[in-house]
Parts: sequence; structure tokens; C-alpha cells
Amino acid sequence: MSLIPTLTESVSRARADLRIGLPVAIGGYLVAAVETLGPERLALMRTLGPAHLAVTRWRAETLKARVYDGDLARIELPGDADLHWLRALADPAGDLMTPMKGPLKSLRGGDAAPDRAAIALIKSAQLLPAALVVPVPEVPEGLTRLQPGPTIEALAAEAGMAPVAAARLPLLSAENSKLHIFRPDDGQSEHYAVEIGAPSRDKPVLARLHSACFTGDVLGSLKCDCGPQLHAALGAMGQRGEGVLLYLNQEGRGIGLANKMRAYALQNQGFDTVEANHRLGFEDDERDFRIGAGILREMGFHSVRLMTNNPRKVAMLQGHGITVAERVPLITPRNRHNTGYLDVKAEKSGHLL
Ligand SMILES: Nc1nc2c(ncn2[C@@H]2O[C@H](COP(=O)(O)OP(=O)(O)OP(=O)(O)O)[C@@H](O)[C@H]2O)c(=O)[nH]1
Ligand SMILES: [Zn+2]
Repeated sequence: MSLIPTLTESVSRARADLRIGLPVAIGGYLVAAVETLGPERLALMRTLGPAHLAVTRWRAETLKARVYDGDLARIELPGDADLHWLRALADPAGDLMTPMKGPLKSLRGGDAAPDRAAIALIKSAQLLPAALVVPVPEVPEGLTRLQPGPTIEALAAEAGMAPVAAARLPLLSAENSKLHIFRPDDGQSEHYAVEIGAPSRDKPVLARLHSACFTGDVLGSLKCDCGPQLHAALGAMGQRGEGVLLYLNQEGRGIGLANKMRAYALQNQGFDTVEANHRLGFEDDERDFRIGAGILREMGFHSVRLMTNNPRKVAMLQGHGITVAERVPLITPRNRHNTGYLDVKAEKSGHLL
């Protein structure tokens, strides 16, 4: 082991750099997140080479830009493009007011690998998925350097997980409960496991993989079913006297709370939950359920009776080595604010509601 950062550590650094508006070097390119880039650094980067903008295929479709690179598009920067132009392309908030951004010219041929790595890093930093990319003859001193390739994308998504602390925590729904904290080794947010009773590790455990929803879980938002699902799951485990609930910090199906509020603002403009994610440039679900599978394994569980209406969760857990012995539906009441959302989940995301 040397004191020089490993590739995983460099990826974590790069993510932090992008969040504070610093460019990072990927191969012979400088990349920066449009959302956090300031005007001075933009001006400096533009002096170094011909810049372009990388966006995902979803964002490109909304912008009516041609997609030659599969999952992403590289859009040429016009000579007079400033930060305002870049942000308008990255952020759909003003799309309806200024629908025509073009004509936009997409780059064709050449290497899109640095762009792909940049988008993966920016997504994992929970910023708007749009990158300013500039080929440079020489990387300036002091910037984080990475080599492009599938490893960066894999590392941006996957991390090891270590238990850091656990203590008894009596709950309204179950007095005999324990809270465990798990810390990813890539510096991303911690995840939690509530263990109710002392479930056997040899039989399927009643389990729920709950993704964080600040608005639903904490504020009692009526727009989604998260809060009632959380309490119904804890209640069922309390009644049974055992179970395990993972509280995964994958707010907004993995896009983060800021982007989820952007998605809500688009929903106020009339788009549904899936369309809103796409207009922002995200997949409809960016969550990585390897995290949940990893925590269950770390706790010694191999087989679950999974409380969910989402068949993807079942498939992903199975795909990552956890047996789902049974799917236990988790249906909560509808109200006038969440009924459309639940219909879209059933129609577009395959939820069994
Ligand atoms: N991007 C986005 N995320 C949302 C929206 N509404 C709720 N969420 C998030 O969706 C996630 C819901 O997670 P879960 O309830 O665990 O999962 P699920 O896919 O609905 O499946 P179930 O197990 O059946 O509940 C949480 O991370 C919420 O923050 C929305 O309109 N847009
Ligand atoms: Zn919610």
C-alpha cells in the first residue's frame, strides 16, 4: 500500500472536486460539471481547447440534439456560448419558456469515453448530468487525474461497505430494535439498517429495502407513498417481533434531493414522475440495489421475504446473490395527491399496485 491515492480514492476525490466546481482530468480532457462551474473557470477552460457539452441521451432527446454516441451526445459549443447557455442546456427548468435552444450540432466520431466517465461521475455526485469537456495538450498541475474507461463508471457506482456502529434503539413499532450504520468506502453517504428482534440468519427474514425520501418520510408529503410504506413495514416487523429494514440513502430514486425537487418542479409543469427524470437527463430509476444486497450479506442474511411492490427490486436482489423467498405486497392508502404518481409507477415502472 502506498500513500498515493488508489483509483477508487481518486474517483471519490474527483466527485468532490466536481461538486465544488473544480474541473478534473480524464485522460487528455478536462471535464467540469455545468451545474457547479463558475464563469472564471469556464473562461479559463475555453482558452485551453475547443470545448463541447456532454449530456445524456435522455436530455439530448428533449433538446432535439442528435445522438451519435449511444447513451450520450456531445454538443458543440458555439463561439458565444456562455454559462447561461450551458445551464439552459443542462437544466430543464426553463425548457417550456425557451423551447428552442438550437440549432445544436452534435459531434460524430472520435472518442466519447471521457464524456461517459464524466457523466457517470457527475451522476454519482448527484448533480445535473451535463459536463463541459475540453481536450487539453497538457493537464494543469494540481487537478485530480483519472484515465477513462469502464473502471471509472464501475467505481463511481460501486463501493465496499463497512459496519461502523450499532446500538439498541427502542421504537414505537418495536421496542426490541437495533440501528446499524454502514459506511461506503467511497465517501458517499452512510446507509442504515434497523434490525427488529433477533431474526434467524438461517431462514428467510421479513425485509424491506426503503430508499430515503426526506419529503415523505420526515415531512409527511402526500405526493408519494414512502412515509406510509416506511411505517407499515416497521409496524409489520414489530407485530411479527422480527425483521430487517434497510434505510438506503438513495433519495429520489438515486438522483438526490435537489434533483428530486427539480423533478417535482417539472411535475408541477405537467410532466409525470418518469418524464421528469428523463427531461433532467436521468434514467427513471438510478438506484443501485447492490448496496442493499451487500448490507444484507454483511449482516449475515441470505434469504428474504421482501416487502415491496417493485419487481425490479426482487430481480436486482436475486441478481446480487440474495434469495427472495417471497414477495410481500406493501400497499398503502391513496390520496388525491399521490394517485397519479402511483398510476404511473404501475403503468411505466411495472409496480404491482
Ligand atoms: N426522482 C423521483 N424520485 C421520487 C419521486 N417520488 C418519490 N421518489 C423517490 O422514490 C423512492 C421510492 O422508494 P421505495 O418506496 O423504496 O421504492 P419503490 O421503487 O417505490 O418500490 P416499493 O418497494 O414498492 O416501495 C425514494 O427514493 C423517493 O425519494 C419522484 O417523483 N421523482
Ligand atoms: Zn417519497
